[in-house]
Amino acid sequence: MSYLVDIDHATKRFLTSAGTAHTAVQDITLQVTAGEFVAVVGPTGCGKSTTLSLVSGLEPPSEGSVRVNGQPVRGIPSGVGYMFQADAMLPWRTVLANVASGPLWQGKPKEQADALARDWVARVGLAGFEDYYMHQLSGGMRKRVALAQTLVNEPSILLMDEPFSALDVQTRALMQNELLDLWSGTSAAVIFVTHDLEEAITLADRVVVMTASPARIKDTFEVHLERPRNVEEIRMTPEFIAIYREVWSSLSDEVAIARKTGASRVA
Ligand SMILES: Nc1ncnc2c1ncn2[C@@H]1O[C@H](COP(=O)(O)OP(=O)(O)OP(=O)(O)O)[C@@H](O)[C@H]1O
Repeated sequence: MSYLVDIDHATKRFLTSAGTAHTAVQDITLQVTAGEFVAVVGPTGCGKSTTLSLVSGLEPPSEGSVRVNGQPVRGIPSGVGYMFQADAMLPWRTVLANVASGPLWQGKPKEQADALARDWVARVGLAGFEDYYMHQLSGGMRKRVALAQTLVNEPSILLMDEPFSALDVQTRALMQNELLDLWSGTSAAVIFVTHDLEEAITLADRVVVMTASPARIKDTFEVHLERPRNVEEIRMTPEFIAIYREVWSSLSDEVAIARKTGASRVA
């Protein structure tokens, strides 16, 4: 089996301001294949984002290894796309120019980059808004631009760190449906970090539960809900509720530990 992402017994320690070592991620082994959607949940501050940073090359592991596309990660690997909670668009550029910036940076001629961007702007439902600036868009529309900006580069691995957490409930559901729809037309592997267990189960093929800090993998649950999924409808099915109960029974212990040790945000 060839893995697009292969995290093998990876540990990450950071140096604290007091000069001591803080273990953020401990002995994590996680493999993801093409076309697989993996959600990672865990209590706040446990080390979920750090795990993504190991894959994106932003942080090297202190121990163990991380491979992307079979190659050890050194620097930022090609074929990896990111989407974070905060948008990465430039406010002085139009929607089209923001989406075209990736292909341009990859060396595509301007005409081709613009054509690709126009296509993706339409695919995310923003045809007609190509010349708008970010301040002229709603939060949901900005997320659509962010999706187009990421997917226009045709990443084989998509790293998503709470990308929809700032959105209201309805817009979030819209964007989740949009993501599933766009992703289903690709063979990209997705690692999606979220605090929202409902979101994790709705989207993923596999939900990975992390322990309270330092993050270790506690449990992994397969989600055998049929695709295509409608995120609002699927949540009311008995199958969804059953798996939610199962995952929550694992996650809730870790949330309790994290709360005891001072974290106030809930998973
Ligand atoms: N560059 C860094 N230098 C020092 N410590 C760091 C660094 N990055 C993360 N940490 C620490 O590692 C731990 C895990 O942080 P991380 O952001 O991975 O958690 P998280 O689970 O993503 O948090 P949240 O759920 O709140 O988004 C935290 O204690 C954090 O302070």
